[in-house]
Amino acid sequence: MIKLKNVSVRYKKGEVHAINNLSLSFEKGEFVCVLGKSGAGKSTFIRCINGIQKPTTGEVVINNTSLLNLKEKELRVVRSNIGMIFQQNYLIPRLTVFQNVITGTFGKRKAWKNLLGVFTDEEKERSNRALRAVELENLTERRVEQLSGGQIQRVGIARALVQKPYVILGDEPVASLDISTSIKIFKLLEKIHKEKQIVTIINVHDVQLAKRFATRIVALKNGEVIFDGAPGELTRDVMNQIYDSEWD
Ligand SMILES: Nc1ncnc2c1ncn2[C@@H]1O[C@H](COP(=O)(O)OP(=O)(O)OP(=O)(O)O)[C@@H](O)[C@H]1O
Repeated sequence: MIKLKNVSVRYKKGEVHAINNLSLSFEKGEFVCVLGKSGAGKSTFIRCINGIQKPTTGEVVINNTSLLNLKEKELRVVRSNIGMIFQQNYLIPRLTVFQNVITGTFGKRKAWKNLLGVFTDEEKERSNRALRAVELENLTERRVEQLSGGQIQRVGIARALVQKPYVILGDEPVASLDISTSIKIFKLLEKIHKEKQIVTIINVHDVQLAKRFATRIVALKNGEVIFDGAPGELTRDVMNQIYDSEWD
């Protein structure tokens, strides 16, 4: 479903090797957590998958479509099927929960319809369904600026769900949340993943969260894969390699 073939990303005219010759495949049914120290290349890796970051060399293939040489318009079509959840979800604070969530339909609509804010009944119902899935149906008219951090992340997830994605990518989606809220968000992502068989790939700092929820863990170090396996295979030795012996 998702293939990275010898993908490398260099920043600053080649000075910074953010990721190095990564070759990985991800299939339907996988819930992948990506671990690694700060600067290991996790965000760059996630951004390559949805085409925000173009590889310096190598190729990303999604559902048999190579992102190489796609025009921006074609890339938008690919991206419209990929739900992104960030630490900052770039929601519009003064708009309501519902108004933010329905923007998840934008990628698959004509630009003029987005400008006019004309939505079909199906799009409205899809947004309401997504809001029920994240248990925000009672807050649909609340402005996003009046929500807690956990509620904001749930709005971000609902907006991603409205896209009817086959992939959900998360770049540190729980980094700013306390542990019990983080667990709730991960439980929600796990439930959605299981119900809809969405390939889910999430960067996370918290190793315990990764071990609890992932079906597969990929660890990066200096832009290279140093572990790729089941959570149960993540031994103390491996952890020490990932985190330079700072793990206890
Ligand atoms: N736009 C950029 N220009 C130059 N260097 C960059 C850029 N973005 C990232 N880097 C560098 O590339 C490397 C990988 O960065 P990346 O953000 O992918 O790591 P990360 O594992 O996500 O880190 P963190 O956990 O701190 O978010 C780092 O050395 C970083 O400083």
